[in-house]
Amino acid sequence: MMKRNHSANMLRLYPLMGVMMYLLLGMVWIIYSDHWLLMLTDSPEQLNRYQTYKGLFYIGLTGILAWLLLRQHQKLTESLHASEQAFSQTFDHAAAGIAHISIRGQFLRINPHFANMLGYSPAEMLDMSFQQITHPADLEHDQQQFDQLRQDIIASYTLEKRYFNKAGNIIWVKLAVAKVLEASDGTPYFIAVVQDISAQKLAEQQLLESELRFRTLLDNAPQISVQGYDEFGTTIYWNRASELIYGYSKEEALGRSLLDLIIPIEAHSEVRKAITFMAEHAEPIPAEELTLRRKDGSLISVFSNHAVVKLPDKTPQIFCIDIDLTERKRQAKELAFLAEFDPLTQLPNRQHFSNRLSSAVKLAKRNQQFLAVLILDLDHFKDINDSFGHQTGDSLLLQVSERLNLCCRETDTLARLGGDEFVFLVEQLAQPEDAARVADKILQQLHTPFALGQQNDVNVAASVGICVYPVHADSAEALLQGADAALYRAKADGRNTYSFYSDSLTLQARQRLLLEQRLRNAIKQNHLTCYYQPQLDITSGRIIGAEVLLRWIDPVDGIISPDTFIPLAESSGLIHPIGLFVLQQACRQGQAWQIAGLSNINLAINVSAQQFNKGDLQHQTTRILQETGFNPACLELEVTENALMGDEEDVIKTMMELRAMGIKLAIDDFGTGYSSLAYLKRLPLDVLKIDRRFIENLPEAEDDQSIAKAIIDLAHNLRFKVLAEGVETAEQLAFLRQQSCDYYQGYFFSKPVPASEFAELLRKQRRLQQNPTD
Ligand SMILES: Nc1nc2c(ncn2[C@@H]2O[C@H](COP(=O)(O)O[C@H]3[C@@H](O)[C@H](n4cnc5c(=O)[nH]c(N)nc54)O[C@@H]3COP(=O)(O)O)[C@@H](O)[C@H]2O)c(=O)[nH]1
Repeated sequence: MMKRNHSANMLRLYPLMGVMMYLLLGMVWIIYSDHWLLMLTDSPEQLNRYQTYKGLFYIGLTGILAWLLLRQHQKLTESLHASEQAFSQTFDHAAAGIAHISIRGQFLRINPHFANMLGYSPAEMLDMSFQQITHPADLEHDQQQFDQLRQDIIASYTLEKRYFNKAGNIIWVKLAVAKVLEASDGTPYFIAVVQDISAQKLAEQQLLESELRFRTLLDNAPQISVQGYDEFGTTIYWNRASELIYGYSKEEALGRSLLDLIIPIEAHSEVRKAITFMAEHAEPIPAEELTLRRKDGSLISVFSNHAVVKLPDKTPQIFCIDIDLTERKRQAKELAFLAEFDPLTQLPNRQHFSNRLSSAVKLAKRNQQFLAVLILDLDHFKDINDSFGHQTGDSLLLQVSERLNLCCRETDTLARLGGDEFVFLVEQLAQPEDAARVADKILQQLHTPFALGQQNDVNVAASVGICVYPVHADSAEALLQGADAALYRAKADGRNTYSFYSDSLTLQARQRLLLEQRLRNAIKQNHLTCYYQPQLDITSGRIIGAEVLLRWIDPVDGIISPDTFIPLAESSGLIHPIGLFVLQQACRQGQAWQIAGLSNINLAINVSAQQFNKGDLQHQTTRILQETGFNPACLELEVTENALMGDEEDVIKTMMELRAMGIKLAIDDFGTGYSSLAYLKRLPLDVLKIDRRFIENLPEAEDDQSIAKAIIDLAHNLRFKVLAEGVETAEQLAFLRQQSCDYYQGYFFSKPVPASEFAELLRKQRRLQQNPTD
């Protein structure tokens, strides 16, 4: 600025200096030129002539000088005029507003653009100052800048500010102000270049508002989680819903990798690939359902949409818009549950049960098994509802469902048909009557009184209707109808009972259950005992042992045959305590005989298929042998062919373990089962017992002869001993002896007898051995 002022002052001095120079040269010329002429000549004419030349030269020289100066002046005037015109043109037609402003802020000169911008005419504006039309909020800053410029503290300034136009509306402008000095007198004034940026400001404002609107929307959408990531997966945006859904606050999330935040480890590599793809191609991957991880480690299902925002000259930003599916899934699950389950008891409903029953019927058909449908209806439930109210009624139904659940095996299905009606599906029944056992169990369960609110002892009874596939019906629908019909029969029979679809089965089932109850009592009251049927060596005729056969001695009915109660014991599970009892009593008796000095006899005990396949026969036998001290080498376990039909490897393993203990193994009722020779060959057997059905018609029946011979040969080839059972005649015995059968048992020698009688037979044999003449 100082430099510029200095140059302007210098310029102003140039004319004065020129005149001074001219005066100096003129004076030198006037004073010395005559001297110089006198030095050239002494002649007055010549001097006169030279003075004339000198005068002409002076006129010529100053004329040229004046011409040069005038020409220069003319050029300058023209140039000034041209530049003034150019300036005016620029000033008047500039696309920006231009104003000259006095040091007080008064407009000195206004171009039309500026005046137009504010809705005034240039003339109107000349009476105004910038302070008058500046928005009060922007005036202080503008004035400050202006003052600093005026005091030469700054050379120029720019700012954005608001003017009021003539109509009173706000005009946003960008202002550039510089100070200049009047060329003529150096008076300072200011040039302001003004650009109308209202449109830009409006756009900015709109953008800001739009951004704010979207940000507010995104920040406050409660269930739409929006997260932004850069091309490396670093979090750059995290809205409020993301905080709620994933558990990380915005501060915790920003700057961290999305992998560390919400991606389960197993999905890391896939997500990394997806981010790279979106960043490189600037396009989103398809929306999908994802399982993500919350801060507490729990998993959350979301429907995830992706958007890639690509701004010019910027790397793409990836946005994930996740919708929490938890509630939706819960609702869907609830709906699915309600479609198939009863909301009160949580049991399957009629629809679910019908589907399940249809599949079960198909399976039973394929496997040729029995299955039963039992419909249960609470007796007088309506009275409970009416007396205590529906809430109490619901509470009872809930308690009933809990108790009914206790009656279910894993393979059974319990459902609520509606109201006070429940239904059971019992599969894989050994026999139709067994369904009565389930019904009985149900009725027993309901016998204990219920606690309902204030009422502690509410007695509830039920009726059960039973329909069995394929005995009564062969489709799901018919089974349900049959069970319903049977239910009415049970109600008609006086309630608190069960009834089958057919009377005969009801009778049979009730008798079986009665017998089962009696058997339980017999076990408790020690009405079971072991009988012993001697087994003899065919060649020597000596008793080598006995088959232990169970007897139920009922105080009223006398001896009840095992054929009657063993199948019942097997289907009711009572065979396990019974089998254990036989093993214990026989070993204890065998040991007692041994101690009494009766020979080292072999005791053959029947083991049912259930006992054999349960898996703890080895442990039970070991324990009993230890407890009684009975010699394992004197113990023989008899299993039927059917008992060996389980998993081949398991069967062989059990047999091997028993064998390793020194116990002998016999296969009972041989020839009635389905065991293959290849399988038989692998079994660690000692004795093969020919079923008495192949003995009873010997020696007459040729086919039985052939069978007996074949079995004996086969057993010997496999290095087993052979025992024939059911030998009743001397002819049978003779035939078997002829065929080299090793042992026999049967009524020919003795029926099964109590322990005391068998001991007497042993004593008799001992006496005979000692005194053969007796
Ligand atoms: N799991 C268990 N099963 C046992 C047990 N005790 C017996 N049983 C099985 O019950 C079925 C019937 O037995 P039971 O009425 O004792 O009949 C046996 C013998 O009395 C009978 N027998 C013997 N000799 C003759 C004869 O000459 N004639 C004739 N008509 N019957 C005779 O045979 C039965 C023995 O059979 P088996 O066991 O196949 O050797 C029977 O299946 C027993 O197995 C037990 O404790 N557990």
